[in-house]
Amino acid sequence: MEEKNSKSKPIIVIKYGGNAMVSENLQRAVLKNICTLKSQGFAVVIVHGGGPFIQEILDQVDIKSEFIHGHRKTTPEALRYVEMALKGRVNGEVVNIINSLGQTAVGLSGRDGKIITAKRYYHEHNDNGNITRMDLGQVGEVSQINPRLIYLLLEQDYIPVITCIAPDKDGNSYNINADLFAGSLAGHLNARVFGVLTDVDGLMKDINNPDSLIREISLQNIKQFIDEGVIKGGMIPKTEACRLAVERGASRATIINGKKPEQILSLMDENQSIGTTIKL
Ligand SMILES: Nc1ncnc2c1ncn2[C@@H]1O[C@H](COP(=O)(O)OP(=O)(O)O)[C@@H](O)[C@H]1O
Ligand SMILES: CC(=O)N[C@@H](CCC(=O)OP(=O)(O)O)C(=O)O
Repeated sequence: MEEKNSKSKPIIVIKYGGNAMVSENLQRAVLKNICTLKSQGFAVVIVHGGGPFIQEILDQVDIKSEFIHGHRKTTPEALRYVEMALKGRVNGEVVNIINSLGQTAVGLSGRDGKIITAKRYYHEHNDNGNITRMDLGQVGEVSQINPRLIYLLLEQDYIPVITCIAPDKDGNSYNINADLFAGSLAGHLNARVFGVLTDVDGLMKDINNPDSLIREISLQNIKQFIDEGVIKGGMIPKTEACRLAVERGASRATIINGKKPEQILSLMDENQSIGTTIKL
């Protein structure tokens, strides 16, 4: 069945981040165009984040959180609220909107059907040859993927909508950066396209100059841009996610502007002139 589905319909994995969810109108416009891709005959999988919604709930309960290289340090107590925001709120909203637009979505996290098994993530920092290992609490990384449930759902024409939370093999839950969760999955599913929605038009040589948008870039050049400081902050996990996707089996990764929902419609077009495309 897995083979049949992956052969019959090209898979597109879309990373839908919190910045492209800033208003209900924008959410509907984004999801409407994702539904259009589905009705054009593509098998669509959505992995979502929801950073601003997590921040809102943590502020309400007065829990401080800090980001270390794109990962939110997460205590066991904070994790309960992260899950409330992501699975309790965002996931349900995304599923509701898709259903109201005429497609049928199924809301999941990594634990459903054992899709994702996580392991604890440690941030390693190299300071002149001295490697320090930072423990970020309940932050995880993808360790194993079991795509059976996703293939079953795609086969039956559903849109799986997956929250970036997953347990380790002993059942301890982890908060996983949504870009990295989505990139790992896109690679494993041999996605035709890994589409990453963010709040800028793509990778730029100079963030303050939209004309410096890079249309296509190799993994080699990405590494160089990170070393040179051209790629910074939240763009680092995003490009890392694109690397994971294309190295593990996706045909290409394209970073587009989720605040310009019309760009989604060009994602599957090989000759598209939107965003930044990353290939092996
Ligand atoms: N070279 C670059 N090109 C484009 N954006 C960059 C670059 N380096 C860093 N950025 C920053 O990365 C941000 C996107 O990452 P992030 O804020 O984490 O997005 P999201 O919330 O969509 O996951 C952009 O808004 C931009 O400020
Ligand atoms: C470990 C870690 O950083 N997890 C992220 C998960 C959500 C996310 O990635 O959301 P966006 O895609 O909207 O940024 C977090 O807690 O913010």
